[in-house]
Amino acid sequence: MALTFDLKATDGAARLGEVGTARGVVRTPAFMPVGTAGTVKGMLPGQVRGTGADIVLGNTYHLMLRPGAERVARLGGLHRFSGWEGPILTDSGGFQVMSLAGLRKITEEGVRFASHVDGTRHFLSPERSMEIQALLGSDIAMCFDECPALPAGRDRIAASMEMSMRWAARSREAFGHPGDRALFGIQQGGLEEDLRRESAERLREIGFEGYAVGGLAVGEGQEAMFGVLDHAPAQLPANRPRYLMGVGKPDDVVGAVKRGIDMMDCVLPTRSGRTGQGWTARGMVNLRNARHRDDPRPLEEGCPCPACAGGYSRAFLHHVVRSKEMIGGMLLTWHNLTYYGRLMAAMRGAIGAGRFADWERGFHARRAEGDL
Ligand SMILES: CNc1nc2cc3c(=O)[nH]c(N)nc3c(CCN)c2[nH]1
Ligand SMILES: [Zn+2]
Repeated sequence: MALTFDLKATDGAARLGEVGTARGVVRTPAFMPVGTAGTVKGMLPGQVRGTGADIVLGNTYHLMLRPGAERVARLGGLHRFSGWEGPILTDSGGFQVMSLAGLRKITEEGVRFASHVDGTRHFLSPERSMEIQALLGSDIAMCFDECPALPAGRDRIAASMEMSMRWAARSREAFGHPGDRALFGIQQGGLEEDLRRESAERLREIGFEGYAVGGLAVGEGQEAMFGVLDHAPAQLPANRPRYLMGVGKPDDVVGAVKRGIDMMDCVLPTRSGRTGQGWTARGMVNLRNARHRDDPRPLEEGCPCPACAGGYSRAFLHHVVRSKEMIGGMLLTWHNLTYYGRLMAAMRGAIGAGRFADWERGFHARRAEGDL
């Protein structure tokens, strides 16, 4: 079945919806835990599901390097390989090549690069990226694009956006229209409203099952990002999912939903969990901080996760984080994904009840600044 999007309610620019994929439904607004190389680090698939996640993200770049896309296909595809049977979205590799690979050479045809794993030479193009994503068998694939680092001059942003649009057309051509998998286009254009409008119109002409706002969360800062989100989502088709790539901290996520974004992904909850950071309704708690070493309280009152509801204290979390025990990163990852899952569920409830503005005021009121 082709990907469906059921827009159930709106509250201001915020939207409540459901994305239907061949592998199940994604309740939006949705946060996608990042399972870069076929695993959400430190979590079993059932545990990820238990945090409320309907969909996870995988990466073309990492999986093509190790264990290899053809190998994953021979072993039954990424769902079976990773044990996650729900919807999977794969990114196309363009962004990761720019942020991870060495010795890059970019031409109109594609990108040649050296693997950050073992230095071997590889090549990615719209065609090869679509082939890899098909071999992985993801439910939602992303166009092969270039995400320019900010700050960048307008000419550079324009040239990069135009190449990404040519690559979007080639991605669509190579991907085709398989019934059970979808392809999302990625809007570029930096912070420039007119370039973003041009990009959106080009993507609409080509035609995709969903549309991502790309080129953000690359150092521009929250104010500039929100400035783009004040106009970019509305430039994209209203009857299709809108995915903001690489976002973000809890207050970024809330601000993006407020501005009409339906899907997001970010490594923050998982990566910061491994470094001892716990995200809560009152803000971020750094469990490495010595002031927690005698604190008998749970990390977050009322949180149902094993770190909070399993009888553990902040003192214990501080201890296992400081002593680099595996359980430290596991528990904080589990907590952070639980927090993000509850945040998304709370926003879906608020939008459905037409009280998002009131809920947002409460969200900000509960948050103290800095480490708690
Ligand atoms: C962390 N910030 C961030 N910005 C992104 C932009 C793109 C972007 O413009 N294009 C693609 N393909 N991916 C992006 C990603 C990776 C998302 N998992 C981004 N991540
Ligand atoms: Zn918790």
